[in-house]
Amino acid sequence: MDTSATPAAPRPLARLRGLRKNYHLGEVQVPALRGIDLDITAGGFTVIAGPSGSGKSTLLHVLGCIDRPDAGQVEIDGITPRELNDDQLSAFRARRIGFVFQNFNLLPVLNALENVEYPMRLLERDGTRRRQRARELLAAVGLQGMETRRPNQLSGGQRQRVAIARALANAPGLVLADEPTANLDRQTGADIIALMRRIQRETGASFVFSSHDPALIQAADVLVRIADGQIVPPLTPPAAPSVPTAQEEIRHESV
Ligand SMILES: Nc1ncnc2c1ncn2[C@@H]1O[C@H](COP(=O)(O)OP(=O)(O)OP(=O)(O)O)[C@@H](O)[C@H]1O
Repeated sequence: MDTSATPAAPRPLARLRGLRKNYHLGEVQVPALRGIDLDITAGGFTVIAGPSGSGKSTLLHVLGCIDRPDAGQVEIDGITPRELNDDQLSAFRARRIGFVFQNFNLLPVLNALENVEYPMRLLERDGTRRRQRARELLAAVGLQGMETRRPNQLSGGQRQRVAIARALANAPGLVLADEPTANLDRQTGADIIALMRRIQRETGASFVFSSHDPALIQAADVLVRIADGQIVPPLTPPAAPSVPTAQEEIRHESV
């Protein structure tokens, strides 16, 4: 008798189940997430696309443990953030998750090197090692020689590069970016996408973006469409298209 077990499917890096989230505007409830089930594969480049107000940022904030859902479960790397106290949650976030924000969110009084070093303060006591890693990260994003510049002495694309280096500071397994190209011109946005693609391949981290930038959507391994706080199932491709549509050119599509 064959007693060998069927090999289990690889566990996703993150599992989101039944996520619901409402905001409250006085008496009015604004539903932002209305039952999201989503697996984030380890090592992929996932883009969450959808119109303005569809819930992309809320979903990223819940996935990144910046915000808690009203209902549903989040599991990241086998950890259930809901079960952690505030200190444990801060440490978990610092170690496992890097964030890149649309508006860069750099600290204006710190220079580029200090901004990248900042998230390491919680986890790495040795200042020399911190500075060395920050220098290496800035070089990796093409900012060698700009270590002492403050954010207001850098262009938008350079600020976003500092933000990417900062997100990678603690070598997280999950990097989240909320519309990272939204405030950049087309060429700078394309450079930033290429940079993040390269870093994703080199580090093996899972990158998850929210965006409605077609260039970023084209770069996705996995495209998740969201509308009105719900995942939109993928379209069934037509039988024999004469011209490929943008939808079909996406290599894999989730859910
Ligand atoms: N702090 C808030 N208070 C009240 N309503 C909010 C708040 N944040 C978001 N919302 C609402 O929740 C819904 C989802 O918003 P969310 O920002 O997640 O969407 P989004 O897809 O990221 O939009 P955008 O692309 O414009 O950033 C929208 O209806 C929005 O108006």
